[in-house]
Amino acid sequence: MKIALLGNGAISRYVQQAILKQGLHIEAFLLRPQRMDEDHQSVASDPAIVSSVTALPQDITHLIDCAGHQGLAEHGPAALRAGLDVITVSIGALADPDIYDDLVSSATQGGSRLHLASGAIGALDTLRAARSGQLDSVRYTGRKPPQGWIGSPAEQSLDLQSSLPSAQTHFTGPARDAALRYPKNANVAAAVALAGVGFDATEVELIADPTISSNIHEICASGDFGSFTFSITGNSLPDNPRSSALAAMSVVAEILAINKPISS
Ligand SMILES: NC(=O)C1=CN([C@@H]2O[C@H](COP(=O)(O)OP(=O)(O)OC[C@H]3O[C@@H](n4cnc5c(N)ncnc54)[C@H](O)[C@@H]3O)[C@@H](O)[C@H]2O)C=CC1
Ligand SMILES: O=C([O-])CC(=O)C(=O)O
Repeated sequence: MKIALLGNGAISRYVQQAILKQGLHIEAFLLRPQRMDEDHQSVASDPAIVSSVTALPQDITHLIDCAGHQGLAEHGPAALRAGLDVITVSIGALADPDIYDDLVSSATQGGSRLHLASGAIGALDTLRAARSGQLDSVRYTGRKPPQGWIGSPAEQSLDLQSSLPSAQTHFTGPARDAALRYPKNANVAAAVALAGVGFDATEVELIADPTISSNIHEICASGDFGSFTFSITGNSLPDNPRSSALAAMSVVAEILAINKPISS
């Protein structure tokens, strides 16, 4: 297994530390050309620094996307067509039908696979099993402290810099709209949608809550299987209050799962 990392932000840096501790090496970084100077600091020893899939060392087998929607859309298809397996945390990018189709056809062409890390949420296995029966409704609520929504469309309706008097909903609608409008904040909505009833039937509510200091994600689902409610209170990464540590941990788990003879 020869690993290249796409992006060198908060999730990528967590992943680097964790997989190096497991004895795995990072052979290369795929970075934006304009960020290669400032982004190249890493804990990996002497990795190749490139800005396109074609410039990656020939023996790379896996591209790990920790860069967000644009990075996946830009480099995911080329990597898959070249036969690299891709692990991504940028699940919301798949809400765009053109990107989705491009990823599917590229993987088919390259004989490769796109692996979706579970991200900041759990219970996706429950949804996947439940949808083989009739899954009637899936509702996802994402709640973060106000600073976790900075840089998102929440800024258009809420003053996130001053103290909000109470929890404020700034989005309700289908998962597709949430994922496309909040590329840095609603990847969980997309993961829930893909595991369950799809982008258009999954109902989403996004809330800025001044009374909390963690990222709280909740799924309520019902169907032939019965019903369940899943809630997680996730610590954010020290480098980025928008992103939960579990999202980075889920990328590490996907990487470590690749070489295991038994998948659990
Ligand atoms: N599935 C999930 O539960 C979660 C998914 N995410 C996704 O992960 C992404 C990354 O999160 P963080 O590391 O916290 O963000 P960050 O902002 O700390 O890091 C992003 C990194 O990606 C790089 N980048 C951006 N566009 C790029 C491109 N086109 N090509 C190459 N590199 C590019 C940036 O320069 C930066 O190094 C988020 O934008 C979000 O879409 C984040 C949290 C949870
Ligand atoms: O990290 C989180 O808590 C969730 C997140 O940003 C996303 O869904 O994109």
